[in-house]
Amino acid sequence: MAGFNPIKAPEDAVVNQQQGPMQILNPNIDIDEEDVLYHIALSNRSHDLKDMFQDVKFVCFGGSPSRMKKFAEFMVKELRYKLVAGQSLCNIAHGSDRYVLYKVGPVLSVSHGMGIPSLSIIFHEILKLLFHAGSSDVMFFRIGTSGGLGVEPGTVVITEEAVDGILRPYMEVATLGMMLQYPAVLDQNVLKELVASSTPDDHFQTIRGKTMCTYDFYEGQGRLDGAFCDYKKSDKMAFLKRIYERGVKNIEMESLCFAAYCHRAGIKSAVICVTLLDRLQGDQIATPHDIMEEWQSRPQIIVARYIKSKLGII
Ligand SMILES: O=P(O)(O)O[C@@H]1C[C@H](O)[C@@H](CO)O1
Ligand SMILES: O=c1cc[nH]c(=O)[nH]1
Repeated sequence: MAGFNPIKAPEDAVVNQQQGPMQILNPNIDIDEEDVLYHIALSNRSHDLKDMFQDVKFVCFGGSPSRMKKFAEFMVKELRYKLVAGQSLCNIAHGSDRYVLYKVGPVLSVSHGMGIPSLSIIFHEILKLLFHAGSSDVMFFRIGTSGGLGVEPGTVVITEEAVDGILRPYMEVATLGMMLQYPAVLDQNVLKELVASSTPDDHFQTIRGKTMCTYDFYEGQGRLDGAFCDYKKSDKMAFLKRIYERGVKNIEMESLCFAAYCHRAGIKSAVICVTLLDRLQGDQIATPHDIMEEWQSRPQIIVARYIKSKLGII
């Protein structure tokens, strides 16, 4: 493509993780001033963020509020915490109805909604939250769903590289009238550790691959079943086969921003998504609810295993 100059994510890319308390790259944020984290209804004045969040080491994001509540409940069991009888986990962001936020020891479970704009907002506010809290050595994970390409539905794909809808490995953000590009680099050591943590006893497959991140679920992902469609099935199939041949194993809507922002912030991260269907076979997601629920728990199992290994819990 003329003038196309991709920023290549090296195969051995390792994120230079921030050392010590979380820093943010914005000189306008003054710890002596009030900073309102509007979409999660917290502020560094109204809440003792150090007391509440300083011990956070792992932040797990996913689209749906109920999935992230279930993940928090799962972590209660995995980390062997005990809830007082009759008590349930508290959504710390209950003062806002935009996102949910649960804390289980060193683990935060956060919903991010659908698509890059929604993820971007909560990402900014979680980063500032951790900065005000003085948290250090924090890792981020996205545990999500996706459409697979040539893989059995229910397979877990761990992203080796996130690319946009035209296979570029960076996110473009229109800022002050300019188009800025941020490379979507993921730490390859974390990827390898996560892939290696899958065992033959797992009842599902875990693979690595490129993840395409689009700005739309329907036309952006080449679906034929949206409210609009100006292309033919043969065009869709040619597109999907082309990206499959370039190593794309799944398609979703947040990995590009997630990887780009984590890299920009110096935070080690990984994207782990289950596939809900094989897009080479169709577009509609019609799998029964109970099966879908079980599939959605699979990325959670991989991430919980990783967190437990880092915390020395067997
Ligand atoms: O984390 P989730 O399962 O929400 O991620 C994918 C990408 C979109 O947000 C959404 C589309 O159904 O699912
Ligand atoms: O096909 C799919 C399934 C889940 N999420 C997506 O973005 N696409």
